[in-house]
Amino acid sequence: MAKKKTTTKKPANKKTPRKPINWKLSRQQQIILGSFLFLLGLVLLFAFGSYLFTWKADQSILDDATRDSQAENWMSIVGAQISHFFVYKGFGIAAFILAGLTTLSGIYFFFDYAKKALQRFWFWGLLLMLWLSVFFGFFNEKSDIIGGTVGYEVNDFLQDYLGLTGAIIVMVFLAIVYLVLRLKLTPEKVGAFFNRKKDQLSDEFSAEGAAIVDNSLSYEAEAILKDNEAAFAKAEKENALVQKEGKTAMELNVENLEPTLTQREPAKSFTVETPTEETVDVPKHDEVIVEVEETIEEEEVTDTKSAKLVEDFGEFDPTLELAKFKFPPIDLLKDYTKGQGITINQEELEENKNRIVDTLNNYKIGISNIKATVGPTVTLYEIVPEAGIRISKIKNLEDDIALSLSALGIRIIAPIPGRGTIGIEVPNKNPRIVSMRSAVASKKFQEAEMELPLTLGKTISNETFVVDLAKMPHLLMAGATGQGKSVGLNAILTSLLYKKHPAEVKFVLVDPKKVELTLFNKIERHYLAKLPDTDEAIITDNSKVINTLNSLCIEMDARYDLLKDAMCRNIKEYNVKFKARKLNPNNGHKFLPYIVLVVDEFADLIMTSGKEVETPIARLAQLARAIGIHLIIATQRPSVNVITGIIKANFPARIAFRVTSKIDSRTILDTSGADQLIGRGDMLYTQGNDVVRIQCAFVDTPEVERIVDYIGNQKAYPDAHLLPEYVGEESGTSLDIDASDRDALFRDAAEVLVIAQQGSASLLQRKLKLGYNRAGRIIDQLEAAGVVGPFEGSKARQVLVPDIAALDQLLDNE
Ligand SMILES: Nc1ncnc2c1ncn2[C@@H]1O[C@H](COP(=O)(O)OP(=O)(O)OP(=O)(O)O)[C@@H](O)[C@H]1O
Repeated sequence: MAKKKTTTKKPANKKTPRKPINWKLSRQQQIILGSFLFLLGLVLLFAFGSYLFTWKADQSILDDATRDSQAENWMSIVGAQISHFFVYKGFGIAAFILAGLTTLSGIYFFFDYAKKALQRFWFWGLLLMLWLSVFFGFFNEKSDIIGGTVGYEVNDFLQDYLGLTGAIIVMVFLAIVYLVLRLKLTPEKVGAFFNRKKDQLSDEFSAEGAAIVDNSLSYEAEAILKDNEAAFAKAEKENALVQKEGKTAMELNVENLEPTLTQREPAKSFTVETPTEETVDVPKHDEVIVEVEETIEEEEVTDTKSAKLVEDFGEFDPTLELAKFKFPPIDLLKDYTKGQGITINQEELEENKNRIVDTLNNYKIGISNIKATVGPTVTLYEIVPEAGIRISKIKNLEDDIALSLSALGIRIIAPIPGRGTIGIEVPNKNPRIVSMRSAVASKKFQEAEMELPLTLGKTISNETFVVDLAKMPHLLMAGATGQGKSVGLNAILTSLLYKKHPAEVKFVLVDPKKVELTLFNKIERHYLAKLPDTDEAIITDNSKVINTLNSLCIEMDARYDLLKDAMCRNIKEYNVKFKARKLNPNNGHKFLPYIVLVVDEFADLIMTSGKEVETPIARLAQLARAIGIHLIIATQRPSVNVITGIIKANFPARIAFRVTSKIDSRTILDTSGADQLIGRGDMLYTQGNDVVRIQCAFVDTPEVERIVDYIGNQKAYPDAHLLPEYVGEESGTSLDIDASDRDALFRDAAEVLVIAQQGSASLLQRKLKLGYNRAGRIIDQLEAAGVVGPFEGSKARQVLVPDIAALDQLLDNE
């Protein structure tokens, strides 16, 4: 059935441009080849067989045989020569295996048996032939027809290097390998075989005993038989006598009848007993030979097409187009710590500890134990309070403790989840920079088996913090200006550049500030995605963001269709299937790279475009995780009208740099704490439950520049990854307005805008004292007339006419 499937798929296969050559033989070809091989095998058998007796006689014709030469071999001159080659010069009598294998191949092809078994026969057969040849060669002084030249020479070679014993050991070892691998012999099986034999022997013993009893019975039976035979003979005689006298049986008198009946009685009882004699003849177990038919392994056809493609071309490699792509070396990053680890300032530790203990004592809070963990920017003091102290009491003293420690950025974690202690984080006097170099070089990051690994920095216990963006699945970043957001974004992008090939991930970068991400323009044709017909991949214009977001929504829907068609639940499964060539590119399937959308200054975007941006962002955030589109959104202002409920609900992973108020901290993290950070990359990370304090890895602009230069100078794709086209709603709507339908104030309005050189509806509202709707309508009419340019989002429209004279000319020429 499975075979049928493959044949029905064939027409679709025809379309593929690189169709692999079909080596499969037709049935006729198989029969012809089968017959040929079978007969060739027979020829070899006859030739080899007769060669054993005629080889000496045929010696003379081996070198210079002519047509007139007389050969003794059954297959004449050719037979003698072939046999000489395979038997004498080759493998000795083991060459018969070759003839056998050829015959067998003929049978396999003729009857179209599965060729896998045949392959095995050949493989093991040839090995056996070699082994036997060497084995026979072992007993020969010089090469002859028993071991052949190969056997003799190999033996000679083995003995020269290993000596006689060594050669024997090698041969024995090879024999064991053969027995174990080919015949699947194991000591257990051999043991079981002997046990069976033992059982059979004991069975036979008891069976013999039974036979003696049977025999005695049969003697009895024989005695009865003899009696009966005599009785029969007598009765027959009498019958014959009766017939001779011309009487029928009916006419027999009672006198004659009676003895006949009494005579027949024993004969009847005899026939009843005969079966006992038959049971004696039933063959015993070991006399019955069970003929075990060799099972032919069926060829597996389930994975035919894809397996064959993989066999022929290997797995699909998405990186093949840029196969020579080199990942940036780690030296491009600067080591800010110069290899030094964290230095512990004992004095500072002692001082802080004393202050904490004193402060708490002032409020009558006793401490039973205190432990310090020194991190790059903060030190965590873990306190075990004395029994009976309420945690809330300590929490309420946060500000007082901060005051007495006279330090900014004290954060109290009461209790530390999972530890049963209270944590007080105190900033170090000399914070250390965590360089991106150390984070990237860490084993944890280098060996991370993640889809989109990000290294964000180091935790308070100095461990490199690595997370998978694909699992987040979207990230929200907030922080007041100058607290390290841009550095954080660069660290994220750098992480991906160090781990992912351009074929595997694409970035869509939105940078309203126009300066933060421009560096990445250099890797446009490697890593960036853009809309068709746009010049720059990095989006700095808010109106284009809407198109890009909607285009990503289209991409998302298209990817869902592909996943549905491929019966995969997520992009990972899909790509695995595609790599295994189980998905046909002719049906639109392709390797799907991850797409990471990075939006800097999200607040700015929401302010200018509001719902138009929020809706596609929310859609993507809700649905895009399975199809490999991940969002990273950064904002300075984490107010509730920017991070709305719907956005928050879909961004479980959040990073908070220092914010200015507790409210902002709550908006972003749902808890306070971000307001107490010390800035400069000090951040809190949460993925729904725990909040982790991390010192963000620092990567400076020159470092990023070096990395993008390194990548940008390598061979690239012809263009950036193209997103699906999205046609905006505004385009072309007003262009079909009829000139006769123009507003009465059309010309006045045109003059106002041309004089002001600003295509804004609100200007018209003010100057001409119009309502919003009428001003909007007039603007549409002006656009249709070519006075102003198209809608540009938050910006005023461009005025296309430079002065009043040009305007007059334009309108008069209509
Ligand atoms: N991880 C860090 N380690 C050390 N210093 C840092 C770190 N992150 C940021 N800084 C310092 O803070 C400065 C400001 O950082 P960054 O430009 O990232 O702030 P920002 O939040 O993006 O500001 P804005 O919102 O105004 O762009 C940097 O120039 C750097 O000196």
